[in-house]
Amino acid sequence: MYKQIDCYPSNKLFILSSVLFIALMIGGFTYIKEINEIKSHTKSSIENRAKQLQSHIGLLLANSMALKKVYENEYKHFLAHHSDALFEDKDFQYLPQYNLTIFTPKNTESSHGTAQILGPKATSNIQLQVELKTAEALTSVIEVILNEIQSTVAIYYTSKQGFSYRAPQHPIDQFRFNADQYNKPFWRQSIPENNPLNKPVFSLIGDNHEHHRRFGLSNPIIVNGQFLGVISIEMTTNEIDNLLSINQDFADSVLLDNHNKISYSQDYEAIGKTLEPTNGGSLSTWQRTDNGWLYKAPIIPGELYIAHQLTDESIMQEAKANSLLLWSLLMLGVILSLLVMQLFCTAKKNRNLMLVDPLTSLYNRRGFQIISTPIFAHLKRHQSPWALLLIDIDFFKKVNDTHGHIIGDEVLVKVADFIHQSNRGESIVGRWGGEEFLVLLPGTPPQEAMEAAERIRKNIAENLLISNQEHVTVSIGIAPAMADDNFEKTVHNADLALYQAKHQGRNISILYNPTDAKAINQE
Ligand SMILES: Nc1nc2c(ncn2[C@@H]2O[C@H](COP(=O)(O)OP(=O)(O)OP(=O)(O)O)[C@@H](O)[C@H]2O)c(=O)[nH]1
Repeated sequence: MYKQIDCYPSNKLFILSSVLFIALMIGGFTYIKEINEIKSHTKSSIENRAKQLQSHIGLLLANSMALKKVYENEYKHFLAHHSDALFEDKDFQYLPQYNLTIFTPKNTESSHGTAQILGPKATSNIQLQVELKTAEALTSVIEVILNEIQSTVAIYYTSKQGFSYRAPQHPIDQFRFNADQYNKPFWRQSIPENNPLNKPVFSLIGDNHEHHRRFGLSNPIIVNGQFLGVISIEMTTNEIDNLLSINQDFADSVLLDNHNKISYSQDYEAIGKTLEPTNGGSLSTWQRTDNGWLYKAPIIPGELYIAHQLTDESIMQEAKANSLLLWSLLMLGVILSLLVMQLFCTAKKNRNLMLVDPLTSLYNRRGFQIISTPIFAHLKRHQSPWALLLIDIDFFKKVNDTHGHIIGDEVLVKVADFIHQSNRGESIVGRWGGEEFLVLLPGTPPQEAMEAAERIRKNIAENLLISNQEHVTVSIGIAPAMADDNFEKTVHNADLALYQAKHQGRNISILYNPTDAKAINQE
């Protein structure tokens, strides 16, 4: 039988694509699992930090409310009980270079605060004096708060009347009050036009320079329906920054107001921007945004939230990094499978090369014998007859001599093809020598073997031409055999018949006949 060297390409492709598919599926699942885990870790971290912020900010809020209450009560008291100016001229010092009046009450023991008033001294402004008196009266409460909350830098009252009272005292080179304060977020967000419910406001105080960053809680003061000013607690951002950081791989969390506006972020550019989920969004679930996911947890419900945004890019990077080991192992698995398959294929090819003639792709002598061994066992069991055809190209030397070895090789390949095409499926075809081919016809009686030989011979004689003009012919020796007959002996018989065929003029099939063979042997 004609034998193609083959490594089962479809099988190999199937195995390879299956391994790749499984690797991709596992990799894909791990990747999705990693993304969910990142979201779940981030969520519990946010919930956790929301609680810590709740207690941190809750304390601030309680103190701010207490200050506001004290202020409002004291203000009412001083407003009702003053008869004249509450301070004397000597309590005020006008600094013309800054156009500021400094107020540091000398008589009050507890005072650690200082007021800065826009413009020249203001002893004649009773409203301002009442507010100054009230602010000054806050100093002892302020001291308690400053001691209680370590991160507090200062507490101050900013009046609509154009002054600020601040405790503890800050030298004028550290803090200089000016009209710009009324443009700062803490003021703009606190005034009734922008804050009709008079809620405490969380905002950024100070400027954008890193070492001046301050986080503030401001509370508007309203007495008898009249807005007087704002009391602010100003603190360092360290504590809040720590609570807003997850880890360096992800952006930090931010504080949002109830309109999803960023009221505090370590990224100052982001303050005032809106973080809106694309589909409305609710609390305690991850919401889709334009470029990632947003999780929001309440610190003060209805007022202040902690929110965290995971960009698709950061999740992908982290998930990739986390599933890298698994991916590497999977890829290693794929590469190993490829190598094993390659080795298997190479071994198979090598084995084939040992059994197959590289020129004609027919079995060589060794291959023919190995492949036919089980067939002979089968023939023996079934007591079937069989036959050998020994086919030899006529005058092949002349072909080589006339046309060269390359054409000679092509003729060999074509003869092999013709023999293969003319045979039934169960027959075995091999290249027995230089220009000799052997065909095993299992279960074939002599007459049928003769017919098979003639089919081959005629097919070649009629159809195989060199350069479209010179016919190639073959001579065939046919050796019939019984089930138990010896292979080598039968090959020998076929050889004798072939010799006879050559003797009789070539392009002929001769069935082995012991008598004729004897005669030839005696010649
Ligand atoms: N091109 C080519 N020639 C081969 C190959 N193997 C053997 N031969 C040639 O086959 C020729 C066989 O020649 P001979 O044994 O004299 O037989 P012949 O010329 O075919 O004459 P008859 O068999 O008597 O008809 C030799 O010239 C070998 O060199 C091969 O693989 N390729």
